[in-house]
Amino acid sequence: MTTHKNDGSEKVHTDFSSRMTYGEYLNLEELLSAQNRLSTHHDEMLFIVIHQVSELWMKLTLHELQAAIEAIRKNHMQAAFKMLARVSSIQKQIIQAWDVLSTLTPSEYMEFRDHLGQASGFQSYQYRMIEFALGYKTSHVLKIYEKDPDLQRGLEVAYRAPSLYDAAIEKLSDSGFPISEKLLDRDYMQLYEKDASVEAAWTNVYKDVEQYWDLYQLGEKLVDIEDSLQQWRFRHMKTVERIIGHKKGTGGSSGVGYLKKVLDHRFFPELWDVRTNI
Ligand code: HEM
Ligand SMILES: N[C@@H](CC(=O)c1ccccc1NC=O)C(=O)O
Repeated sequence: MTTHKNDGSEKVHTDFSSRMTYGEYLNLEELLSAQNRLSTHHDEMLFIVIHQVSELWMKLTLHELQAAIEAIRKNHMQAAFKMLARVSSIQKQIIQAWDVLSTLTPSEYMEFRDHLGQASGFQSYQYRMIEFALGYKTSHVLKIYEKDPDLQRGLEVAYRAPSLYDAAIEKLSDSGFPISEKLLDRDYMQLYEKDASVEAAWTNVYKDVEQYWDLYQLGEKLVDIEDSLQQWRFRHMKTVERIIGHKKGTGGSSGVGYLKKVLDHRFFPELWDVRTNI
């Protein structure tokens, strides 16, 4: 079997023989030998597997989100809806995963927590890429990867690129809604702040669904995704609380207090505010 990289990030296998096995195709030797425990503690395996599974689902989420952004920009709305629906299904899976992790008790976790040093989910590159793809652009995130120029470069590209919400706003404008100029010309690196012209446009869409069926569906897909992301954040916060209480995080934050605060952030604020206007 030969392997090459298609765009510098993803390996593509080309195999013209029919002898390729299941394990070779899925690269299982590598995948299943990547659970390196730092302790001999039985439950560390659960901790590693749950993170690896989450990262794999994040990989697919990003793949779908990036393609959905492109599809919206090309006005391929049905294709975009299909991809966004898949993102929602993935989110349901990773929300459920908290139930599995909740079987880890505080004393079990404390038996291997010290081995983790300063490592923390705070450093999850793919999680930040997803936040960026959804438009949550926070510059402090780039500093996390100062010691890893490759990751920092990847994040910077996503930081400068239009997000899913930027694509949706562009679509509102292309459909004839007056969107404020400063928003259309905006620097995508700026943290998105809610805007009255966007709220007015979504309000009209939600008041006249028959006329704006595509935009209405798009709005609801975005609400599905934000709703699930908030559920994920909430379950993370509560799982952390039941496992480590109010101890400080290994990543240097206050722990549960920090995770509660992150819950205040909204990705698509107007789509929530619109509910009050209808
Ligand atoms: C025993 C299990 C877990 C504990 C105790 C825990 C604890 C924490 C804490 C305290 C933080 C805040 C940053 C810090 O100071 O470290 C954090 C952040 C984070 N964790 Fe976890 N976590 C757990 C499991 C997970 C899992 C399974 C994932 C899935 C990938 C995850 C992903 C994240 C992410 C993405 C952040 C950054 C959140 C943000 O900045 O908004 N964590 N975690
Ligand atoms: N921040 C966690 C440590 C932690 O959860 C973690 C450590 C290494 C790899 C992934 C982790 N998961 C999520 O934050 C803690 O404070 O216990």
